[in-house]
Amino acid sequence: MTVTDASTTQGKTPPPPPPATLSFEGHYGRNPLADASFGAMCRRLPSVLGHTARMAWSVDRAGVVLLLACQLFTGIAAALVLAFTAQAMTHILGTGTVSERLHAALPALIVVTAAAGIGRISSALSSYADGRITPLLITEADIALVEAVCRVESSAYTEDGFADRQEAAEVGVTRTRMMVQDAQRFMSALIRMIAASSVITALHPLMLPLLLLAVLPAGAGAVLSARVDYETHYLNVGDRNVRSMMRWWATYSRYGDEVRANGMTGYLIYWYRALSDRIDQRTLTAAPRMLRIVLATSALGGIFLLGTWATLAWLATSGQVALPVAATAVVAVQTTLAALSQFVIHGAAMFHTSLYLADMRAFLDTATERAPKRGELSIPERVDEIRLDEVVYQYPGKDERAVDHVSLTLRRGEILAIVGENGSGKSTLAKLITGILLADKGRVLWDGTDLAKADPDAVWKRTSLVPQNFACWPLRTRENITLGQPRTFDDAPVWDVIDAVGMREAIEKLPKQLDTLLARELWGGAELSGGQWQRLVASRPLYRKTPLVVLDEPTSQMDARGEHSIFLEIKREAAERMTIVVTHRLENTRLADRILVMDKGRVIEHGTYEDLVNAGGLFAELVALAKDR
Ligand SMILES: Nc1ncnc2c1ncn2[C@@H]1O[C@H](COP(=O)(O)OP(=O)(O)OP(=O)(O)O)[C@@H](O)[C@H]1O
Repeated sequence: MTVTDASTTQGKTPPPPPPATLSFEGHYGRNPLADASFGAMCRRLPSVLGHTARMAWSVDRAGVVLLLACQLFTGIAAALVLAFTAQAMTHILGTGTVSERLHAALPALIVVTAAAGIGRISSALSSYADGRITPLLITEADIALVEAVCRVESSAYTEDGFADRQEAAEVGVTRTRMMVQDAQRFMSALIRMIAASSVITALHPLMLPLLLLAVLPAGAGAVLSARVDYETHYLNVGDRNVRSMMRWWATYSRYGDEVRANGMTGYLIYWYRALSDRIDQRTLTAAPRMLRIVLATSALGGIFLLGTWATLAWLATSGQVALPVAATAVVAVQTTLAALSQFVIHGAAMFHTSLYLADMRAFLDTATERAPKRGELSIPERVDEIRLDEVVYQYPGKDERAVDHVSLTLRRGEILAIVGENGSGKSTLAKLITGILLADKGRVLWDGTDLAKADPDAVWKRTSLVPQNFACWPLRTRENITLGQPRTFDDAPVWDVIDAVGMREAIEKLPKQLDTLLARELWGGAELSGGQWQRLVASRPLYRKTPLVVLDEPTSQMDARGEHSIFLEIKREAAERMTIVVTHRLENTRLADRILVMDKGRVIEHGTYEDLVNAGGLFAELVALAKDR
């Protein structure tokens, strides 16, 4: 991916930097339209339709049956209306007195009225069926997307283009809303078209091909416009993704103070507008192309339609078609024309929607490919040893290894501290030990079980991680501690861990204590301070009681009392498990049995606090720097 920032251009008073332009290259940067032929795109239609039908069938069988039955009735009713109108017209325009002709036409007119009534009822019922199926279908597609993203290997997030494909898939989810309606209209137009075609062909075999010619340009125009629209959408995917992220960051209340007190508001709005303008610009560029397509295809359609009427006039005047039949043909031409137009327009609409749905499917397939495929081995409740054997890890797209040939053994009851300067690989090593990332080379063995062959859920049942950037879930206090554990009705263990992190007083003051929603922005919600949040997060591993606990900077926002009580608690709980503490506060490493010092992904020193201070290496230097403030 190339990022071009126009602000680097030198000027006297540099303007505020506009958003960087992202241009995509490589596998994910290719526009699928660039090499998809028109035929290939049309062939996609049945598969997308089939997939939507299967999805609809799985969410609401009764609704689908109702919809299909209604389509059938609507079609049959339309055919009856047309056929019996033609019959009635033949009688009305035939010979005899007016009353005789009307009398003869009456049975046909009754059928027309009844069929029209049935048609209306069926169409109302099919709207009802659509209203039932569509929300369920959207929910299903949405959940499939959320689940797929939650289940991918964590390394997938760092792949170029993953986020943009996700954004394109999100659009696919919203477009699902139109799919049932498009499909329903397309099907009913198809049935009406078949009915109308048979009537018009019976009048004269030349009429149908002529009418087809008259509507085909409109269909081609709709498909071409869909193509242009999708091309524009595709060009905008990257910018739209960045814009929606920025929108969230700029408007999320948690970052509101930072935005205001740093005077960022004006710039953020300018930035948002600049990005929106860029998106609009691309959309507007497409408008004249659309206009040209519509004008050209409408003109062509008009010419063919004129040809149809001219042919009909010629057939009537040359006596090849009797006058009453010609009059019937006028009605039939109108009806067939409407049915054919609906058929091609809704076919094109389905094609249009299918382009977006295909993005969704492609992303779901990508996510399935990125889902962990590790193995079925499970991890017992008690783990005595974790061994790392020459472990190497490099993030995709990075030139240097984040973790480079690290070997270590951690035993039950031990506390291991990992220290090192920023970017030295501490958090990455913690992610490898917990199996969030899998080693590119080397192995991570839990009591001899290679994490690459173990079921990831089984591993994560045995781990607790307090990450550097933890989530403050907009959930109740209780769930913010117990999330990830099976539900119980007993709050006593929850209060125990709250006591352990010194949060009882703060939680008792909340309006609904454990039931208080911890989200200031939600009605009835409350907010904790940064340090209080961190204490609450530190209580999660105490509640989970797993064989491995990893704490990445667990006390960075805490006051001295909080920090003291957390480390006391870590020590108290340590005998039953393996504990890893990643920290920059070197004094805190005194509690560890061993300390690893990392530099550029490698372990350069290890030992106890006293050993390392006396060794005169990087650790001793960092301790001296911490004291020299
Ligand atoms: N998701 C990621 N994608 C790409 N590179 C990453 C990612 N996370 C970390 N890195 C890179 O890997 C290297 C090690 O990062 P890591 O987060 O493990 O360091 P750390 O020692 O925990 O740093 P800190 O003390 O700042 O938390 C860094 O060069 C960092 O830029």
